[in-house]
Amino acid sequence: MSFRIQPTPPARPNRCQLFGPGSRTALFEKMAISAADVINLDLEDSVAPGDKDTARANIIQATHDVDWNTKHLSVRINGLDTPYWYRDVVELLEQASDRLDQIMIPKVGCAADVYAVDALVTAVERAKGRKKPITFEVIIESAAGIAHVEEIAAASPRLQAMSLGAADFAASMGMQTTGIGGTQENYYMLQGGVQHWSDPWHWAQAAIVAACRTHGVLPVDGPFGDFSDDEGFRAQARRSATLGMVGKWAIHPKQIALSNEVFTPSAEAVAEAREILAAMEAASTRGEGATVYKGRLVDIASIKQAEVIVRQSEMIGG
Ligand SMILES: CC(C)(COP(=O)(O)OP(=O)(O)OC[C@H]1O[C@@H](n2cnc3c(N)ncnc32)[C@H](O)[C@@H]1OP(=O)(O)O)[C@@H](O)C(=O)NCCC(=O)NCCSC(=O)C[C@H](O)C(=O)O
Ligand SMILES: [Mg+2]
Repeated sequence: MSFRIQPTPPARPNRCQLFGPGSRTALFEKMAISAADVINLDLEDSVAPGDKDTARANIIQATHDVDWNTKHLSVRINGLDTPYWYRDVVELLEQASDRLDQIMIPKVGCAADVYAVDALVTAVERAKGRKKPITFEVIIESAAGIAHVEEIAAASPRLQAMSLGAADFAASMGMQTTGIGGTQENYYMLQGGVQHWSDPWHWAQAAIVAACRTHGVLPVDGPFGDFSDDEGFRAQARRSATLGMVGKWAIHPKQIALSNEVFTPSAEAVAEAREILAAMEAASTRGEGATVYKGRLVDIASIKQAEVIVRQSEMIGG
């Protein structure tokens, strides 16, 4: 461990981020009463070029009219390689209500991309006298994004979360797949004629988790495209949770409960974590730094592991 203390990420639930196109206003109320922790109203890839202006106006109106209750409300702006993004930022910051919490920046490739949006947001906030600073989340979904993931995680104090966008990531990397997340048929090892599937997203997820944990940012798994495949979603989400991610996107309401289920520590896991903490407390009073719990070693590192689970549970009211 470095002498620098690892920063803690924002203490808010981020188990499920529900997406909906800014052009489909009929979905907004449904999104607001859903069980997702974060709402992502989209101006980017789910909105056709001809609908960008209308979608932006719809979203601004919805920040005033819709009761978003306790949701963390985020709007995905268009990428910095488009002619739309600056108007997304300026119009949102000038006209949206204070209910807007966050801006999601897609296809971030380097820290300067975040810096550019930060500069524009800061200028409009000052000009308009906005009281509540807007926070950021970014999507890592390109070769450049993953190559510069650590500098991106450190790019702005506004940054709260970072997601892997599997679809654009696969395209940018030249991966031979049209699948969005999950098992990829051709990514297997062969042993004795038997195929063993591996996880092509794993290395990028691990890089994102490490960058996020270094800089106090929430690491999030992005979309799983096949919303008819509940077990596939669960398996992908469980791998992400095991790696240290705190939540996952839902691109259909079906996926909300699945995501909440996986990223909410189970009662058994929380009970076991509390037992480990109690066992270590008892060990410490005996002057021991290590002890045996259910036949296995637990030591001072186990306290930190157990605390992760207890903290997650307490944050969501468990
Ligand atoms: C995927 C969809 C287009 C499907 O919409 P639809 O055909 O209307 O679905 P259903 O008929 O099955 O809907 C059943 C009911 O659920 C409501 N519904 C549908 N979608 C949503 C939603 N997102 N939020 C809330 N409620 C929703 C329907 O209205 C039905 O309600 P009812 O009639 O009352 O029963 C659609 O789900 C959709 O547009 N999803 C979001 C797409 C999106 O935002 N995509 C962008 C994120 S993914 C991405 O960008 C890739 C990433 O960047 C990367 O690179 O990896
Ligand atoms: Mg994308």
